[in-house]
Amino acid sequence: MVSVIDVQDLTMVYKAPLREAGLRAALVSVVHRTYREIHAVENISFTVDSGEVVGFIGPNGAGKTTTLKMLSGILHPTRGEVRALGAIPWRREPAFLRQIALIRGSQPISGPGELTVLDSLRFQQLIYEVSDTDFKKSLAVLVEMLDLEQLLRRQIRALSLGERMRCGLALALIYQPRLLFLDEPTLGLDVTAIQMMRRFIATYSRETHATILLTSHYMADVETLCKRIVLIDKGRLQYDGRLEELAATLSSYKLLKVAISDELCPDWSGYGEVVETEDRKVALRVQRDQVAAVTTRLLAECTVIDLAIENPPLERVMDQVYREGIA
Ligand SMILES: Nc1ncnc2c1ncn2[C@@H]1O[C@H](COP(=O)(O)OP(=O)(O)OP(=O)(O)O)[C@@H](O)[C@H]1O
Repeated sequence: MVSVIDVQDLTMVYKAPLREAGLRAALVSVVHRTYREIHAVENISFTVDSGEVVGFIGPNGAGKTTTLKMLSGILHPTRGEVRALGAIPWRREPAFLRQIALIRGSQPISGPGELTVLDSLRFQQLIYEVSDTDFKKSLAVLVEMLDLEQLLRRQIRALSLGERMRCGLALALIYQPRLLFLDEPTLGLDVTAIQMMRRFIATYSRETHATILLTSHYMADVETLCKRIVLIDKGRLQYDGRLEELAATLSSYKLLKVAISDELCPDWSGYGEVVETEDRKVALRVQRDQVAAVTTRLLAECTVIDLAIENPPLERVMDQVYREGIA
């Protein structure tokens, strides 16, 4: 399969101006500037195939947005090579720009806030040279999927964050890009809007086969939408593969959820660390290598009517990865 994104040894070093606080320091910095190098992205390499939805994750400051900016042509890297849809992104060739979209949850819409949503969509139609027929077709689908009917005639500056996000998506997708960079698309949204956004991304990817690189701090976004993750930390690639494999490898314990019919409950702490108990049910934290032995004992010693073995919640596993790294 042909890669839609091919990244080789990508590196970005920012030069950030440094200065002490205060007026005197501000004046000195006019004539004598000092800089600090920030190695935001260091030698990362990966490829993404057509139609894949990849979760690009990592803790705050890991280098995710910087990478997305390089892949979408906003930033020129310090070193390294990128081919996206066969093009070098930072050359910003119109044919490339017409096929990609970078959508940021923190700034869903740019451009004049006085325009109505429909005016802005028309503006996009002109810039991206979308035919009237394609525009009408895309608009109908987006209005339906993003529930935009009531928003089309509203001014952009008067929209709430959730409404801006839905309209931002419509503006970016009206020209049907084949490659999407979604940078925290559910940031700041309420639970209903988050569900809508997840459903929308899943449907959009299924129906258009667009390739999607998605960053999010909500593990549920990544778990729902992405089979594969690329994990970076301190600018370096830490893991590239299936999310559940990473979670299974890294979590040192499993959760055993047991229900028994016995009137009298045993001393659960003899089987594992008790997470919660309720009536004749218990959730136990058990070391992975002990799971088989503990399960055998439970079945032999209690009248078990239900037993489930689960991985610990993903948020908890990723919190450990972000704090301690991958050993
Ligand atoms: N324009 C800039 N100038 C200097 N340093 C920058 C600039 N933009 C980002 N950085 C630094 O580069 C590093 C990576 O930042 P980046 O925004 O790519 O991280 P991120 O993974 O997207 O983080 P977050 O999850 O917090 O959004 C950080 O240390 C950040 O402070």
